[in-house]
Amino acid sequence: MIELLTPTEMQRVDRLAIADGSPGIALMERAGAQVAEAILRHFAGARDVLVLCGSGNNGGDGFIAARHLAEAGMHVRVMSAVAREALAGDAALAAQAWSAPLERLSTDHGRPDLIVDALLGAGLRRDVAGPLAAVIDAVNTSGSPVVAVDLPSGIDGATGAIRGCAIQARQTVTFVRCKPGHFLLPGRELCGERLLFDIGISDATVDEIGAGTFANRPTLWQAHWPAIAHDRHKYDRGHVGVVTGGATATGAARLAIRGAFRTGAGLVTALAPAEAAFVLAPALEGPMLRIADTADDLQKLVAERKISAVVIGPGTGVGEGTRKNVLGILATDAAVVLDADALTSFEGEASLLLAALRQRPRPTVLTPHAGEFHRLFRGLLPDAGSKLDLCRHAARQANAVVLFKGADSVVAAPDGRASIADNAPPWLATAGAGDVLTGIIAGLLAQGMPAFEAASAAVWIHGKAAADFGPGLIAEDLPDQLPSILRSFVRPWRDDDPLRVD
Ligand SMILES: NC(=O)C1=CN([C@@H]2O[C@H](COP(=O)(O)OP(=O)(O)OC[C@H]3O[C@@H](n4cnc5c(N)ncnc54)[C@H](O)[C@@H]3O)[C@@H](O)[C@H]2O)[C@@H](O)CC1
Ligand SMILES: [K+]
Repeated sequence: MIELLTPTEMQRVDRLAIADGSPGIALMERAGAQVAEAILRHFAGARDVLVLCGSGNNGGDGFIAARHLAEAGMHVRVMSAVAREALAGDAALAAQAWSAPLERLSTDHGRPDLIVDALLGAGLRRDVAGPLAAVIDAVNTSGSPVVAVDLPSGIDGATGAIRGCAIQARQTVTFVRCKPGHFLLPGRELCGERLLFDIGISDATVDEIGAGTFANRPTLWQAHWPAIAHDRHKYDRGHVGVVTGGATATGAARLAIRGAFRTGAGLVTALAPAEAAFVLAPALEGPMLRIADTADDLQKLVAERKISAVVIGPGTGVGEGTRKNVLGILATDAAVVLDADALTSFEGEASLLLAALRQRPRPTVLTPHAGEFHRLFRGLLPDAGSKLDLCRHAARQANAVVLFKGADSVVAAPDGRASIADNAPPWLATAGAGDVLTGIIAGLLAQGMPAFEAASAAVWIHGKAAADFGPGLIAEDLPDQLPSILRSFVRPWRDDDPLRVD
């Protein structure tokens, strides 16, 4: 259940399910019943419940939930945005089964134990304004916990954006598949806890849509996890090269080196300017050190040392030198991760970088945070668009996998696939964390994992490492969290494994 469906895709799924013989009202009955069940489980102590119903099918779910909650003994009031006669289709059928009076939607809510928000769901088409906005404000200031049906009203299911104003929910109950708006910020924050329920629509029906957006979960990429065969030596486990900064700027590269080494790359080499050698040498134990002062030096080392993945950018400085080194490395056969200064060095000259990327057949991952993303792609992408849309555009333009970092990191591939992560804790936003991330990506690329899967896996692992460590985390802690996480992805030993000793 890792596909994320936009409201438009979800509508197509609903239509397919209805055409396959599941009447819309039956789907709505199940959806409403699931909302009620979630409330009875999580808010069992609630006595007074106010259900706010909009004019569409989201409101229809609300009428059905109201009926179930009343049958379970709760005291339920229902406010409707429109009179019964103005309801149509499945929502009208759902309202018929609610025999108690309908109150007119207002801001006069009192202080119920629980408010059910069934005002707007996947059918949100414009910014919320006027009386409906006043109702949403009143809900948010009421102090009552809110359970949102499908989406918090006012959140755009495709983008996670607040359209005018939006409900802050304690819990959001959604159906079939989550939407990008449940994962992208600020939508994710306004959902509160997210609960996903089946309403009888099969996976085969969802498959027919051919969704291209996925929740970043191990099930998205674990089939591509690098296998560790027991007869392999370190040279088979990939060789990562990390380009370092000068004598006073090697810390970022050292974090990337440790990330790559802990991720399982067999060899890691610091590719450093001569001036940094005496600083770096004592700081490296397993990783090796090679001197590279120019783009030519880098290219030669990549070829001679059979380096399979290169990280460039962390601490390398912004300017002509880094630009030349990046273009030199992009001309090699190594997989490449471009981060930080490697991206900023092309500000205003993105066409140079894009030209090199477009003719490059090897895997490349760009890892900008928001500032780097906008600086690099300024003028090259549509002015408006969600983080997901912009990242997809950028990946197509750059012919590279783009990882748009943040608390809702998006990874997009040139073929249109995208993943959205939701597992990064707030304390992951700490200096150097991004450098470790580049190392993890390179470590996976070096071991042969495809770029989209490697970048998505690295984002998830990075978030999990931070969550496992907890508050107080500094970037230096991240690599040491990796072994316990990676253990779960190593393929199990087989009984006929010749190296098995037990
Ligand atoms: N068969 C189905 O299609 C199913 C739909 N389900 C529910 O149906 C919902 C989608 O239903 P709809 O497509 O009817 O859409 P909604 O009920 O989300 O909203 C549509 C209504 O809201 C109005 N509207 C849109 N934007 C507005 C704004 N900014 N301010 C004021 N009014 C606005 C529209 O004019 C329309 O009347 C889902 O979110 C889900 O809750 C579920 O019952 C499961 C089955
Ligand atoms: K809603």
